[in-house]
Amino acid sequence: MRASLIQIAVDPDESVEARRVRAASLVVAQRGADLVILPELWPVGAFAYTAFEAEAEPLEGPTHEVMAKAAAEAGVWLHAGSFVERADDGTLYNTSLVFSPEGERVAAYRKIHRFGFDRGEAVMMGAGEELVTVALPDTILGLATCYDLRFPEQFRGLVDAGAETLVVAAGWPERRRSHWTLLAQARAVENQAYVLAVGTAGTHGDIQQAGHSIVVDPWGEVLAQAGADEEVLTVDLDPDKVRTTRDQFPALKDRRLGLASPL
Ligand SMILES: O=C(O)CCC(=O)C(=O)O
Repeated sequence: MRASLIQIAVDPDESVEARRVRAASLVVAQRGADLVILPELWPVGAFAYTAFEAEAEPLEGPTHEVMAKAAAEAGVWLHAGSFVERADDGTLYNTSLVFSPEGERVAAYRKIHRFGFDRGEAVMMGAGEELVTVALPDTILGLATCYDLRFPEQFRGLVDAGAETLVVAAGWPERRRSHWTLLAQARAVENQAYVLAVGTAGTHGDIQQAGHSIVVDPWGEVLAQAGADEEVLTVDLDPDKVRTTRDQFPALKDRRLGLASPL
């Protein structure tokens, strides 16, 4: 299974419309891959809080339209990263979309853990309430967004729901790049799952982005890692490796659920 992670640069000098067109052409250029993934809030920028209201879109708005077409044109499963969704009741969400190779939306995931403590996304957006998995022909994806990476119980919940490949769409700051790499490997090791974590390049909202998108196998080995700039990271995965790792080192079976805190 070939996965391409598009670490797109988010630069305030480029309009959202221009970036949508560019992101779509980057997706189409990945024809031949099985799965293509974009990062968190790439249309507006994860830290461009002041633009969230103005750039919010309905679920089936411009980002949905452009990405559905790009998935169909490329003939790939597309995790289209996330955008600022305005729900019917006016609440904003950090929402990721997944499309089939025919361009049908098969999933929408609203970020569960909002970042910013007492500012930014944490106060401007609503929190997602549902774990989301997506069955592909060769693997089951479990979806997460950026700050979610710090919450292992979300990933355990996804694994309990069948996830074998954990996808993290992010806009992670350079300042905490060491956490990004460490946590991506930790989530892979503890869940015996692939982790495909894609961030953005560039600087937005005055926050320099880490880039360094990363692919980790179910044994915790880093299969590939990007640099800081815009880049497409393409990796071949063996979906059977999740099953063999879990069979040969069956640590997940030794959980003491009665003692651990519930989800
Ligand atoms: O947890 C972190 O250090 C970064 C999280 C973040 O930037 C986000 O969720 O947007």
